Amino acid sequence: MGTSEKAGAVPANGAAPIQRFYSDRSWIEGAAEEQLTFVAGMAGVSSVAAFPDLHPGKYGPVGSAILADRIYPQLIGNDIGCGMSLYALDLPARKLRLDKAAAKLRQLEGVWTGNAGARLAGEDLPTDLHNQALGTIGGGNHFCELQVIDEVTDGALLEAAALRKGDLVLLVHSGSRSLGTAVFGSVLDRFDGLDPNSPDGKAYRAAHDQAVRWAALNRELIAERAAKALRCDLRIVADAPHNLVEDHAGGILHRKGAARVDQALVPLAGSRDALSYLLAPCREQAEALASLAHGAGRKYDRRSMTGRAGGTRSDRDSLGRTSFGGLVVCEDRQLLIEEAPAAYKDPAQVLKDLQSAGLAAPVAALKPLVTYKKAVSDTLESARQDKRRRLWDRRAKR
Ligand SMILES: Nc1nc2c(ncn2[C@@H]2O[C@H](COP(=O)(O)O)[C@@H](O)[C@H]2O)c(=O)[nH]1
Ligand SMILES: [Mn+2]
Repeated sequence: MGTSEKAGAVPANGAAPIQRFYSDRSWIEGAAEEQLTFVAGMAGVSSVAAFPDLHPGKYGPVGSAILADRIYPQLIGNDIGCGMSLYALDLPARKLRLDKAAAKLRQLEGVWTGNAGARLAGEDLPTDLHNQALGTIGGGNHFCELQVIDEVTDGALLEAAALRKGDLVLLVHSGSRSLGTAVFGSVLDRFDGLDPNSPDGKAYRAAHDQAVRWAALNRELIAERAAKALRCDLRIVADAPHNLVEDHAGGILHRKGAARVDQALVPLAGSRDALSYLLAPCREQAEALASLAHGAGRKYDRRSMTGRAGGTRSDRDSLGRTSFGGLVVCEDRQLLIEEAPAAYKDPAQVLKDLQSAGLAAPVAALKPLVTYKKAVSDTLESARQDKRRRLWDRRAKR
């Protein structure tokens, strides 16, 4: 693993070598392998690393890191700067009532009303940069999850992070929202890539880097909103972006769903009904391009989840609960189905593969207690807005 265990690690056709850090036990779709081969053959690509969460993406394989001599904006797509942040909460687990916590986390719904200008300025960002979306999670598989530290594998490392079994933590997965979409929109057709030293390359990179900082601030604000709702303090443990370009020895590194490993602990997300993990990255291996898997990775795409989940009444009823006894805050039935736990691979297998490849060691398992997804569906929200408008009109006519 991590070398040429699978055919094609060093292709004969001049394409870049692909280092695969997964075993036969990982569920890897043929389409993802095809995308890997395609990406390795792209002009200027010199190295590709693929992790066990690998699955097909819109423009390339998610769960991979790609080194090239130019910037390929398509490999990053809309959600520039997307990542996972883990926060420790000073909330005693014994006092937690899940139903109450779920109700409080609903406060993440709607816009954030804090001082956006001041927070943006603090990150050296323009004070009006997409501030309407700041502090919001967004749709898809973005989430804010209250978790409890379950099984501990490396007590010393956990203690070094001032954490212990039974502590409550918050895992936040979000990115740059409408800002990333706008930045990507300006380079949509640049399939040949951008010379990093050209005016277009520099302009993309400047806007991209702003989106990366915006996304990190966004995760921080989401965590602050959640902690305020839960009436507790919070402390950052780790922030690992997984969707961005950055300078790397030998070129431009594209993280396409590949976590950065420049800190002691890195979160690996599971699903709303599976354990997530806290990992300790091992000594860096050059072929892994300073990256790790960022999650379990999709097993089934969104469209094919209709029919696989929520088919029966009891199945639909169970979408809001987990086998751990946890709760899911999300009124968007379709999103609940598309993001059902069955849509994802087994995070424990992802962890095993990373361990056998010598890339990371487990520190602790994190059990989901309350998962907040985009709470209100767009249709539900617009129906509510219509109702409010009608009430307003009626009152105005009186
Ligand atoms: N703990 C949770 N993990 C989740 C949930 N929904 C998805 N996921 C995991 O996150 C990654 C994110 O993938 P990305 O490619 O969109 O960045 C995904 O692979 C899943 O493993 C959840 O509700 N809770
Ligand atoms: Mn992401």
